[in-house]
Amino acid sequence: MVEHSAVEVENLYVSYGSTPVLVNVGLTVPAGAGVCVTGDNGIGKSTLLRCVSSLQQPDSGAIRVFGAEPGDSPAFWATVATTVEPPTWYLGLTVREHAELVCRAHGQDPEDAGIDEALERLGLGAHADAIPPSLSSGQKQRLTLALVLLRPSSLLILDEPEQRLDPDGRAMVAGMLAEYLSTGGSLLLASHDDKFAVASGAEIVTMEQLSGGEDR
Ligand SMILES: Nc1ncnc2c1ncn2[C@@H]1O[C@H](COP(=O)(O)OP(=O)(O)OP(=O)(O)O)[C@@H](O)[C@H]1O
Repeated sequence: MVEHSAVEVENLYVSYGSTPVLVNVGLTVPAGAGVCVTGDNGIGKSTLLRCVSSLQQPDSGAIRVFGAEPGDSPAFWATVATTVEPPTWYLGLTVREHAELVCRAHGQDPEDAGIDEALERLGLGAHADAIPPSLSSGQKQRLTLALVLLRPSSLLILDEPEQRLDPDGRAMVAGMLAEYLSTGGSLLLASHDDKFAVASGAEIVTMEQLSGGEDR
């Protein structure tokens, strides 16, 4: 049986209007490994993650996620969990009800999935009955991460997961990502925090290293 990489990107090009952003970009995330893409603001990290998540069409190039083209199919979304697109909060549903909803939608019993432990661990235990719009920005980020970590997945694609988290929150989330890797998950991150990336167990690569120049 062929072992596919979690992510394989080759010769990827993306322009916005006449401005090239991704030029001949290549990237491999081996199955069961973590890769963190770093680089200056505006260099194209989110654009790359959006393409791998199937949320944006590149101008050209090849992308494979576990050997298949990313696409808006139930099979793809059963495999991939991402925070590249910010979540929508359901009006009137509490933090806990959001977690229950996500678990049930993925065929999990919320108790078996450990929602209480996850909310507690992410510092949301005391806010389980709050509605998400009433949370602070850091607490919303914690809930966003709780929801992608609670559901089953084989690949996490996270755009700056450390954003808005305090130091303890960063250390705790990095630990949860390292656990995700240790249980066989694969991880693709964009981050500005090298320490966080290393603590998550991800290998750091710069956008410059991924860009192969102009030979289209
Ligand atoms: N929808 C869009 N339309 C036009 N230009 C865009 C669009 N999205 C991104 N860009 C531009 O593409 C470039 C790359 O943006 P992108 O968000 O991918 O960078 P980034 O590396 O993730 O940045 P940051 O570190 O600030 O999050 C930027 O110059 C940005 O202004």
